Amino acid sequence: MDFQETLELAAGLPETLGPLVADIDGTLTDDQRALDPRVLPVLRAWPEAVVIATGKAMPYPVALAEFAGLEPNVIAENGGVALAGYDHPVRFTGDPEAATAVVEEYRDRGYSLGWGETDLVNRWRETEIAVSRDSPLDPLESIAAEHGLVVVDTGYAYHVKSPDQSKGRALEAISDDLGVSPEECLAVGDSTNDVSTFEVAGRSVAVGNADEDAKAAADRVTSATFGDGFLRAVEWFLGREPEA
Ligand SMILES: O=C(O)COP(=O)(O)O
Ligand SMILES: [Mg+2]
Repeated sequence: MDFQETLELAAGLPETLGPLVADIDGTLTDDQRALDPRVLPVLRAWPEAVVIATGKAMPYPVALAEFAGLEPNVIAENGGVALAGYDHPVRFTGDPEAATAVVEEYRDRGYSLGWGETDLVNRWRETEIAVSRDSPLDPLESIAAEHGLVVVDTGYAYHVKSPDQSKGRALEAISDDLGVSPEECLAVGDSTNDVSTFEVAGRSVAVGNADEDAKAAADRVTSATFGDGFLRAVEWFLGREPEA
């Protein structure tokens, strides 16, 4: 889909499509993790609430929302942190002390989080910790289990988090603040951390690059990948059959 077609798609969105819940990495990005600029006109023109739901720390989706011209409706840290707009509190779930203890023990055993000298991945995290996929997974999982936590592999990082922390639960938690019900929502994602969103949203699409968990949980899988897949998902929400 070229940029002109994206503008046409944005201009043709009906008023009553439903709120949108969009993942960032792998869904609004290209294969280099850069934001696909073609998604911006569609996000900005979306007629109802747009929720950016990510495993990243809160400043990332807040900045994305604001630079896209949207209110900051965000789910960050795989549901550990959630906010609906400017007039509601930030809601937290998770066990940050346990996540910190896991990291300390992981480091004591000689492993590193793998993000280099200046770790911007965890700098603003409040409920979970993310570890590079270049670092060893097995010891991370066993230490996490000792502390009652789980490790989720999004394809972009290992996230050490509480088992009851998920994007889907966070969506339920802020739905009153948003003034929407999760069943009205249209969700797009690419990874196992989007499965909980797909379970509570009314309709869900996994983009073509999605992992097997996300594909299995979604109502629909696009053959297009990354930002292209997101745009095709929007077409499907509009009732079009864009692809075979
Ligand atoms: O932070 C990650 O590992 C993945 O982020 P995402 O949920 O926006 O895809
Ligand atoms: Mg993703």
